[in-house]
Amino acid sequence: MDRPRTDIVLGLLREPDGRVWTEVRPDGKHLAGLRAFPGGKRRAGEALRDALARELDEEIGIRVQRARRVITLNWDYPDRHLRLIGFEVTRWTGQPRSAEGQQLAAEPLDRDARADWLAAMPPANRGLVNALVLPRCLAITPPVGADGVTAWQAGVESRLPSLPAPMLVNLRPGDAANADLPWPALARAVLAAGHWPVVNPPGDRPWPEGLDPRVGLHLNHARLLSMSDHAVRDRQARGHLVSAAVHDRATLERAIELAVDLITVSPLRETATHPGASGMGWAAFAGLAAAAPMPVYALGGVGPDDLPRIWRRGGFGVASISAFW
Ligand SMILES: Nc1nc2c([nH]c(=O)n2[C@H]2C[C@H](O)[C@@H](COP(=O)(O)OP(=O)(O)OP(=O)(O)O)O2)c(=O)[nH]1
Repeated sequence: MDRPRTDIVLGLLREPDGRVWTEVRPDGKHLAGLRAFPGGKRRAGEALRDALARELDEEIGIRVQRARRVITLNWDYPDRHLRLIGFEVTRWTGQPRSAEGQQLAAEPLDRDARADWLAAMPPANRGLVNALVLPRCLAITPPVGADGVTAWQAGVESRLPSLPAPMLVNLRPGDAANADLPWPALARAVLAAGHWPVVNPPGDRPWPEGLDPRVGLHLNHARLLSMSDHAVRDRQARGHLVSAAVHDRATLERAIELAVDLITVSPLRETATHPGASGMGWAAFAGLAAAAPMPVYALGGVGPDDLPRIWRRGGFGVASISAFW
């Protein structure tokens, strides 16, 4: 993990209508024929933003005016070790054109187009594509209480319309929920409110079958350890987003092996729902985030006000029960 890496700066150019620009990698280049974001190698001594401006000028003839760093990920190819640094570019001058003969196109990228984008791009780009479509906030439901599943479902459904959309909503009944959960109805309610549902059955119970591909699937600790690579790939191939709960290096390594789409990293601080579990703190969080090739959501005693701090530590978003419920 500490090997020398070549920095690659990438421009994720988003038009006001949501379309994003990509190019086809030219013949003779690494990853020829695959769709990729414009960009290239940072030169020695060059600042990242200067490298981005130079590459986008040379490659597609635009001058960057507004860019925000959205994700940084390490990726190892057999013959090269890269650090891919993705900047979302939302304002530029000049019309993107192919300065080097490569095919260029701007196409819609949203939750529904995500699976087609992933299929057309190198596996390294999964984290970049996800960083362009995922919301920054992830609301986890409180667990099923003593009044049972029906009351829990009613409580969840009544809160959904007032959550600022769009948000990821992790439907987590908790390990005490023994009854069968009404997953399709819950997921439909989340979708209808404009959010992105992620189902999280109790314990090591399997994911429900036959869900709408717009519904994400969560690997809690038990499933992260027991689920096969094949089962995860199969669900991702059907379009489902897969998230995972990471607590340390070992669970991060497993999440990387499974190529999940996002992770929560917890506990950052001690919380009311997990009393006694001491928090890992910001330094440990930053260490895990730096090694993660996917968007990282901080969880445990943090809320939306902590987002700037999370970004400074290499995280992408915030997950919480109490901040949203
Ligand atoms: N431009 C670009 N490169 C990507 C993406 N995803 C990804 O893994 N890469 C890899 C491919 C290359 O190994 C590296 C980009 O380097 P580059 O385009 O400057 O260099 P290259 O190897 O194509 O060309 P050269 O300078 O060696 O002739 O990053 C992506 O979306 N866009």
